[in-house]
Amino acid sequence: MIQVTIKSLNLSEKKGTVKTPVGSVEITETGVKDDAHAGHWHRQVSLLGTESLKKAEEQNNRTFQYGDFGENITTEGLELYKANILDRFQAGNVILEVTQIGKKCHKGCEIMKISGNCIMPVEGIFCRVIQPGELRVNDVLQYIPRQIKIAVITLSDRAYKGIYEDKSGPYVTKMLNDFFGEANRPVTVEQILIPDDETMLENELNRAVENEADIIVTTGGTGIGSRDITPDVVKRLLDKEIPGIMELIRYKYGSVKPNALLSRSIAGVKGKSLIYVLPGSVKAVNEYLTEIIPTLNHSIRMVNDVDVH
Ligand SMILES: Nc1ncnc2c1ncn2[C@@H]1O[C@H](COP(=O)(O)OP(=O)(O)OP(=O)(O)O)[C@@H](O)[C@H]1O
Ligand SMILES: Nc1nc2c(c(=O)[nH]1)N[C@H]1C(S)=C(S)[C@@H](COP(=O)(O)O)O[C@H]1N2
Repeated sequence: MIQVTIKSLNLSEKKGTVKTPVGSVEITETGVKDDAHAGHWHRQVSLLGTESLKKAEEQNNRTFQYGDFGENITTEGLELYKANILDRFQAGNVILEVTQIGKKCHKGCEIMKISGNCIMPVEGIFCRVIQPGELRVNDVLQYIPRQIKIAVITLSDRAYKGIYEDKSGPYVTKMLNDFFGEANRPVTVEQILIPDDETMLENELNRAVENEADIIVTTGGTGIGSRDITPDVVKRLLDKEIPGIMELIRYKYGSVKPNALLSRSIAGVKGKSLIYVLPGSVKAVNEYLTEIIPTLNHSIRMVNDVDVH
């Protein structure tokens, strides 16, 4: 477990100014008590590492004090900007969740005038408060990377009976592992093979949603055969549909191969789980995920109410 030491806690009455170090702070539901940046928004608490401070000192050829870049918490032990959205930091009761890495800087800021080259827009990170409490200088924050939970459900009567090997489920797993692996995001994948059976699918979907899966991908059973029931079962469960993704895919691939238009694939959201219903063949899985993957990070943020554009 990576541990991050709090070197300084800083607050200011106004925005756009340096923050003044204090020995301890109360973290409330809206941020640092008495700090100008507290409020009902997503950048309630800002963190900057001494690792970044040192970089700024080298770049500007001068020294800086804790709080000079307007950060609420100055830390040591982790290059914070390498964290991912939804990662958490915990010390005692206090839990902070990362909502933004870096920031667009506005011109004419006092900090920029004082510092010259401000490191906050690039290496500062911003959090919302998940659980309030007190923080003191020298407290240790545990860094808790957010696991992305994935459930992959293959529906295939024939693969289930062992007539052929399920290649599509493992292919979904591979593509998602590759994608999140490149971004250094830890993932857990549960892969299940069931026949084209409504009750079994319903049970597996409910289990995955209860288990707070971030992403549920099904493969198989999207066609118009009598045993193809996947979209019908998923549709009943969804809180919200996301029609655009599958419409684009049908249009894009169906205009070249008309049979691709026969898939009734759907996508949507149940709770905080994103659900994607894909056709059965490996080729289709590849085509569908190629289009879906570029939307995943933003979708995960949106369902977790980190709607930052
Ligand atoms: N899980 C799987 N692993 C490997 N190949 C599969 C799998 N499911 C289907 N296929 C292959 O994909 C092709 C299409 O199969 P089929 O029409 O039975 O799929 P399906 O389950 O009905 O999916 P859909 O109707 O959603 O496209 C077939 O060649 C089949 O062998
Ligand atoms: N909690 C919190 N602290 C913060 C910020 C923020 O958005 N939230 N912005 C930082 C940046 S990049 C600067 S320049 C200053 C002032 O930012 P602002 O004028 O956008 O509030 O506060 C810093 N501290």
